[in-house]
Amino acid sequence: MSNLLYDSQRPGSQEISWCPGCGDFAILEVLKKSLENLNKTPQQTAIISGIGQAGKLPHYIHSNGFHTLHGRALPIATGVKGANPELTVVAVGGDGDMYAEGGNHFLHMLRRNPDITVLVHNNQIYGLTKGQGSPTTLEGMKTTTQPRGVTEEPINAMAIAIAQNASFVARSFIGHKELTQDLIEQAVEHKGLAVVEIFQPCVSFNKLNTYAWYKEHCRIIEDHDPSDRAAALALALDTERYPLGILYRSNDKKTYEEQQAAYQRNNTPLWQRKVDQEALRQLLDSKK
Ligand SMILES: Cc1ncc(C[n+]2csc(CCOP(=O)(O)OP(=O)(O)O)c2C)c(N)n1
Repeated sequence: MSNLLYDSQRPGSQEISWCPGCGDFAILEVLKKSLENLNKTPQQTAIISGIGQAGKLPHYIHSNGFHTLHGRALPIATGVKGANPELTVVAVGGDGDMYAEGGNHFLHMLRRNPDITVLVHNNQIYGLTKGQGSPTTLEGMKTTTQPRGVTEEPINAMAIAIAQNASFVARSFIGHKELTQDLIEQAVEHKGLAVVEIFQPCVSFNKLNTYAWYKEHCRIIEDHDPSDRAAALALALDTERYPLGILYRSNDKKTYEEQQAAYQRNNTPLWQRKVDQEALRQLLDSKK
């Protein structure tokens, strides 16, 4: 048992139910360390997820949290940040959660640039529902629902994010814990949307993309200027040896909160506004 603030037992918290060897354990550990290193208290942090194995994470960390519907972490995270901009908001989810069920939200998130961090636990499979092909499953891989092999091309979310001028785009593999921690810390510190895709083996349902496979098929980026969008896109398109590190960063984008502030009549964050109890009661009564 470590002394990490984020480890303390929360009333009603659940036992961890990931498979032994799952990459989610290390992502959880690294996320806790990153937040502590940045001196973010659990009270200052909100972890938002959708559904899936990765989606269970808010139950296992002592902070504010919201386990929402499949694919819906991103709009909820945007709402949480809007209601209380002082919170450090981190959305977590699997590749299915973020790129399939939540794919539409993912695209619009890239345009909006809310000041949140998105961690995509990319195990290239639907884990919770026992091994169906996900948007990132490699072509030809046999799965429980594609017994003759997946026929579609995998989605390249990093390339999409760079093409859409997202403000911080990074990729890691959880086998490189120090790199992952460094990227998460930089992502949380970044002002604007920070997407970190983290390769993580699913030891039960993905027998192709193992720890050894990722070690062989990934490389840590050296000598790359993340403000060079064309170079970033070229890196993202390399699917022979996936580049790990910060692929792209554009610091001059306005955050969603800043864009909205220009149009608001009342810029007091929602959580600080007084609730008119009488008006609320009348509204509720009118619906009876
Ligand atoms: C709208 C909707 N569609 C499908 C499901 C069933 N479902 C729950 S989790 C899941 C897959 C999760 O896979 P992923 O997001 O990659 O996360 P992992 O479990 O691999 O961490 C699916 C298909 C659901 N709950 N809601």
